[in-house]
Amino acid sequence: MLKSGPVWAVGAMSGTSLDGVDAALVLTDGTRILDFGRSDYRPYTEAERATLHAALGRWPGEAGVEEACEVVETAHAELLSGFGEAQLVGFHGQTLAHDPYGMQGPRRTHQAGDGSVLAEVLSRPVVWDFRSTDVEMGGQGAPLAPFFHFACAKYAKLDAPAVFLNLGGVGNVTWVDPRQPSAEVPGAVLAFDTGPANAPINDLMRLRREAEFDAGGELALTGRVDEAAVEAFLTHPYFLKMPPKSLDRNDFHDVLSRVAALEDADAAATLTACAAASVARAGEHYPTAPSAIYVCGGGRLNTALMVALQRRMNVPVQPIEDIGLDGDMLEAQAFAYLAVRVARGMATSGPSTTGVSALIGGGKVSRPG
Ligand SMILES: Nc1ncnc2c1ncn2[C@@H]1O[C@H](COP(=O)(O)OP(=O)(O)OP(=O)(O)O)[C@@H](O)[C@H]1O
Ligand SMILES: CC(=O)N[C@H]1[C@@H]2OC[C@@H](O2)[C@@H](O)[C@@H]1O[C@H](C)C(=O)O
Repeated sequence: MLKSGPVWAVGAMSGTSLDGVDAALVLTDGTRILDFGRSDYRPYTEAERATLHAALGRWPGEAGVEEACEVVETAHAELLSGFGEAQLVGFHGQTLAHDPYGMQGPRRTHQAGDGSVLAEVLSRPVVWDFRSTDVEMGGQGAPLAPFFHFACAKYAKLDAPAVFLNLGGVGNVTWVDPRQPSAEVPGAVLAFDTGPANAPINDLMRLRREAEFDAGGELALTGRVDEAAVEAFLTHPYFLKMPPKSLDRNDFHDVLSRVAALEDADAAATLTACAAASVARAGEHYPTAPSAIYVCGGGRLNTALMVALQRRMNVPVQPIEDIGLDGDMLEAQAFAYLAVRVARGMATSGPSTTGVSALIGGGKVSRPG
């Protein structure tokens, strides 16, 4: 059993960009964040990344998925073995396929990697498979960071509604009202995925420039936005859906084709504008205007994207470091925080985060034998 009161937990996240695994320590009792600890990163090798890429969109039992799980388990075991001070591990795994609408068959989601294997290797309890129960109960299974974002808003002593924006492969927002007593009360949080963020920009850079991403947004900054292409992108039915709503990386696979005829810099500028426009559209759903938008995830390092966001929004758009948080580690920290909630039987999602009909706690706990 986990001792009562605050405990140090380590969370690990392998994001949609498939670049590597982040891990970070959080001291929490499952409600409040008392402190943040150190963090670390373990990149995937080229070969590992190729194995993960090959398994994207596939389900357990299908070709390549077992190999992908092994890659995820090995990388996490290596990284997390350096966090001996953690009493509990929150292991998100790598989302290979996510189909909460049941477009390809049964409604389901799958994060590669078996937490019971890690519990043995690390000799400590591991919380994992955070999303399946939520999907089984009718929710989107994502986003799950919102309850953590609420705790972050309290930790940062925010006193007015604000938005946490994560710009990873996919974008997601959490609108929070830190004046509420708890994340679980109606009106405290509203969260959903905004649309593709870095994923199409990365795909373009790989295709045309043999680069992983548009560093600093330098290419996009020299290009001209094709506004007609952005308007066409915004006609995607996802933008008409009311939240809660979540995305699979492949849901917008046609975005790249919209810039096929444009030269490289204009294509990058246009995809960057698409990402910013989808975040701006998210504003339609906020219960009240936020005082600021705090940005985490790799996209905050893309100047073209940050400028495009600020141009489309009339509230300050700031990197989350401005309120003392770590924009590279927020997702890993979220799963440390959620692990403690799962271990203590607390809710990890609810109607305003994943759309599940009542507050529920997902996640499995595996203990070393
Ligand atoms: N210096 C930079 N300049 C521009 N873009 C960057 C920079 N550094 C990172 N990025 C972008 O951020 C991405 C990684 O972001 P992040 O690590 O937040 O994503 P993720 O966690 O894998 O995705 P998700 O949050 O969707 O799961 C990179 O793939 C790249 O597109
Ligand atoms: C299904 C899945 O893995 N979704 C991820 C992904 O990455 C960003 C966005 O898409 C968000 O929905 C989620 O991750 C964050 C950490 C979340 O659950 O809050």
